[in-house]
Amino acid sequence: MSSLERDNHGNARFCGCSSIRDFEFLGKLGEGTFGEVYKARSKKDTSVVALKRILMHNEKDGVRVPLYYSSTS
Ligand SMILES: Nc1ncnc2c1ncn2[C@@H]1O[C@H](COP(=O)(O)OP(=O)(O)OP(=O)(O)O)[C@@H](O)[C@H]1O
Repeated sequence: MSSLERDNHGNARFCGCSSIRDFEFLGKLGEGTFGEVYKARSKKDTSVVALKRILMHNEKDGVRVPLYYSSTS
């Protein structure tokens, strides 16, 4: 389970989440209403996952773009 914590500078950080740098992109799987889905391999354990790049059109929503989440592929 991920959680939101603060670093020493007070910046919000999700714990339990992987960095996008931990994945090797293998190609685009498809596109949906809210974004694009890519096949990727974890550099940590070589598992293959689907990463969705959610396209946020309004940064005032408080989330930086792009935002990824993963599921096993
Ligand atoms: N786990 C997955 N494994 C393989 N392909 C996937 C996976 N998840 C999504 N895809 C591909 O990416 C496409 C887009 O998926 P996404 O979940 O973004 O949208 P959707 O469910 O098709 O539609 P909507 O965004 O309207 O809900 C899918 O149609 C599928 O081709």
